[in-house]
Amino acid sequence: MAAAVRGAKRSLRAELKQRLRALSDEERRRQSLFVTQQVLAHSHYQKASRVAVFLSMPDEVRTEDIVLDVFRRGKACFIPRYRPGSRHMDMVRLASPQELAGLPRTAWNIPQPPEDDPREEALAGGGLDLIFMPGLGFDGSGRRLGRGGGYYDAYLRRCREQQAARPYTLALAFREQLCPQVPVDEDDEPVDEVLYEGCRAPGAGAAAGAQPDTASE
Ligand SMILES: Nc1nc2c(c(=O)[nH]1)N(C=O)[C@@H](CNc1ccc(C(=O)N[C@@H](CCC(=O)O)C(=O)O)cc1)CN2
Ligand SMILES: Nc1ncnc2c1ncn2[C@@H]1O[C@H](COP(=O)(O)OP(=O)(O)OP(=O)(O)O)[C@@H](O)[C@H]1O
Ligand SMILES: [Mg+2]
Repeated sequence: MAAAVRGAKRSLRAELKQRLRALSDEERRRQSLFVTQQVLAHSHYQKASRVAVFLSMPDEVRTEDIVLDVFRRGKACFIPRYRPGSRHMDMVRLASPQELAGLPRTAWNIPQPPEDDPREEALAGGGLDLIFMPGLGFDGSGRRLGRGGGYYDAYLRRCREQQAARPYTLALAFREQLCPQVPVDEDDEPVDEVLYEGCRAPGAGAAAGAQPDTASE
C-alpha cells in the first residue's frame, strides 16, 4: 500500500490506542452492555444462524454475553483462529461457551484452539451469515482500522470468493473509536454497520447503517 496511507494508519492507531487506554473499566463495561443490548435486538443478529464472534481483548467491546446468547438461541458459533506471522485466519466452531476456559492463549492472550485441533471451518460448512468485527477505529462510511494484521481483510475476501451471499459485517465499538475519516487502501474491506452508544436506529435496516452522527468526535 502507499506509504502515505501506511503512515496515516500508524498514527491513527497510536492515537486510538491512547484514547482507549484512557477509558476506565467501568466505562468499558457500561458501553459494552449498551452495545450488547443493541446486538441482541438487531434484526441481522436475530435471523443469523451461523455467526463469527471475536473473543475480546481488554480494549475491545466485551463479547462474552454475545457468545452466551448465541448458544442460548441455538446458533452456530465460530471464533477466529489466526496464524501469527501470516495473514491467515480461519473461523472455527466453538462447541460450547464452557469450552473457552480450557483453550490455550495466543501471544495476545486471546483464547484459541491449537492449529492441529481439527474443527469445522465456517466456509467449509455452510458459510457465515454474520461476522462481528473488531477494530481500533471506524468512520461513518464503514471504513475500518484494525490492528494491522490484515486477518479480517483477507478473511472477508475469502468469504466473498467462496460464499454465494456475503455475510453481514457488524462492528462493535466504544464511541471513542468513531473517527471523522479512517484511511484505507485497496485491500481494506468496509463493514456494513458500526454499533456504538449513540449510533442511530440499529437493526432498522442496512440503509440506516454506518451513518455518522454527533458522537464522531
Ligand atoms: N479479539 C480479537 N481477536 C482477534 C483479532 C482482533 O482484532 N481482536 N484479530 C484481528 O485481526 C486477529 C488477531 N490479530 C491481532 C493482531 C495484532 C494484535 C496486537 O495486539 N498487536 C499489537 C501491536 C503489534 C505490533 O505492532 O507489534 C497491539 O495492538 O498492541 C492482536 C491481534 C484474530 N483475533
Ligand atoms: N486480502 C489480502 N491479501 C493480501 N494482503 C492483504 C489482504 N488484506 C490486507 N492485506 C495486507 O495486510 C497488511 C495489513 O493490513 P491492514 O493494515 O489494513 O490491517 P488491519 O485491517 O488493521 O488488520 P485486521 O484486518 O487483522 O484487523 C497490509 O500490508 C495489507 O496490504
Ligand atoms: Mg485493513
